[in-house]
Amino acid sequence: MSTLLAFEDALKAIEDSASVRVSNEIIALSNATGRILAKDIVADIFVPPHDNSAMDGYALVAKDWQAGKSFIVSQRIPAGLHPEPLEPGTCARIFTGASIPEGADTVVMQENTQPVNDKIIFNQSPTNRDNIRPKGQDIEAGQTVVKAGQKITPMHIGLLSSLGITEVSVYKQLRVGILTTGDELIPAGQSLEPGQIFNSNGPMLSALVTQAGHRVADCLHAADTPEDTEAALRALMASCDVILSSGGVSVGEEDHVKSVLETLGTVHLWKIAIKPGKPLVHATLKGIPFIGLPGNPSSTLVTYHWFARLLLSVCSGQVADHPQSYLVDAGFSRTKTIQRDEFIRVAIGNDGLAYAHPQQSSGALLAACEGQGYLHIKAQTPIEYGCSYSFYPFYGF
Ligand SMILES: Nc1nc2c(c(=O)[nH]1)N[C@H]1C(S)=C(S)[C@@H](COP(=O)(O)OP(=O)(O)OC[C@H]3O[C@@H](n4cnc5c(N)ncnc54)[C@H](O)[C@@H]3O)O[C@H]1N2
Ligand code: MOO
Repeated sequence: MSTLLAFEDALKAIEDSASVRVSNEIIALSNATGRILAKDIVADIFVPPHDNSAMDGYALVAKDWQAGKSFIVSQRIPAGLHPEPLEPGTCARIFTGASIPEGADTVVMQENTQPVNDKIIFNQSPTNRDNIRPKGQDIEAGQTVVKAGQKITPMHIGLLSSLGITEVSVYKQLRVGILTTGDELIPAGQSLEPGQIFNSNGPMLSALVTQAGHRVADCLHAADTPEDTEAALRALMASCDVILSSGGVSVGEEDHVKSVLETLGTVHLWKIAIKPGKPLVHATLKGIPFIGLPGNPSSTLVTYHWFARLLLSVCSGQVADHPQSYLVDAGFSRTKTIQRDEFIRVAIGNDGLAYAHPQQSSGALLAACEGQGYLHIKAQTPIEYGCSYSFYPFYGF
């Protein structure tokens, strides 16, 4: 057990080893959701470009107000119109989003006014700058609004559109190769013979990689032989920026991934003090980053979420993307401790407590589908009912 690398040390080693593996391209902003920005975006205009009204009402000079005094309406300013300067002693009819006329310093919403003949009386003394959204309230010209390495969200699409931007420089999508290993595996759609199981890690990894915004360049399967494993890895090395595999990384004589990696490249780390997912292997194959995920489906999921996802994000140009956690109280207890950090698949009950799925086997995937996230229990830590532990929701991965 002492030869296992600590969870945080493994995370840091993998993050530190990674660098951007893709070049840039310019694409339409409308197609950029989920892509990684390659260059900082600096605003060249103010948003909003002018002081403008937050209400439908009247613009005036606050200090002109007197109880009962009526004001001539000297102009009408709908949004989109460039107004004349305010005539002294008058008010201007104004609408939400319309530019404040030069000279006016406040807007009174129409509900607080009274029309008298063709004039307007303001019920209360207005306050200077009330209901005025100042020029540059959202963004100032010269401000860096989005930094390189940011994954573009629909909110960024809106923000960049408010600057008039139609194209962005992004990193090309990372081409990810996926290798599954195991003689017992057949693809879904075929009939199972005794001893066989369906390959679930291949489709799951493809879905995880795609969900993260990368491109699955190739998905291969190798039998449990060194020759087949090496041939598949060589094929993926020819067409991919990063390679992930599942299975064949443990110690049995049917596990060939690690020994093949040693002939094709350099193994950096093997075996981490986590449960599930202990025998993860990290290597570089002629400059291509590689992570071998353990084959048990929940081990594949957990190690993808924590390690492969981080590696892929850095290689794709994204700033290292660590999942968010918050503290949640356990709805169960366990006195037995283990010497590995554990990622228990839990559901959050209506009482707000985290409940462990009863089936935590690394071979079982239902717990992840029926749960909402991981409770991270550090090595040698008992679980006490009502005590707080870090909870990582699946949606954060
Ligand atoms: N003597 C020891 N045996 C094992 C150890 C150990 O320390 N000493 N570690 C165990 C742990 S922990 C894990 S995790 C597994 C990891 O093994 P491998 O990565 O070598 O994976 P395989 O042996 O190839 O497969 C494990 C398990 O997962 C199933 N599997 C594999 N690939 C897929 C797939 N694509 N789709 C669905 N299921 C898959 C496979 O059939 C096995 O049941 O090693 C333990 N053993
Ligand atoms: O690491 Mo294994 O995933 O404990 O079964």
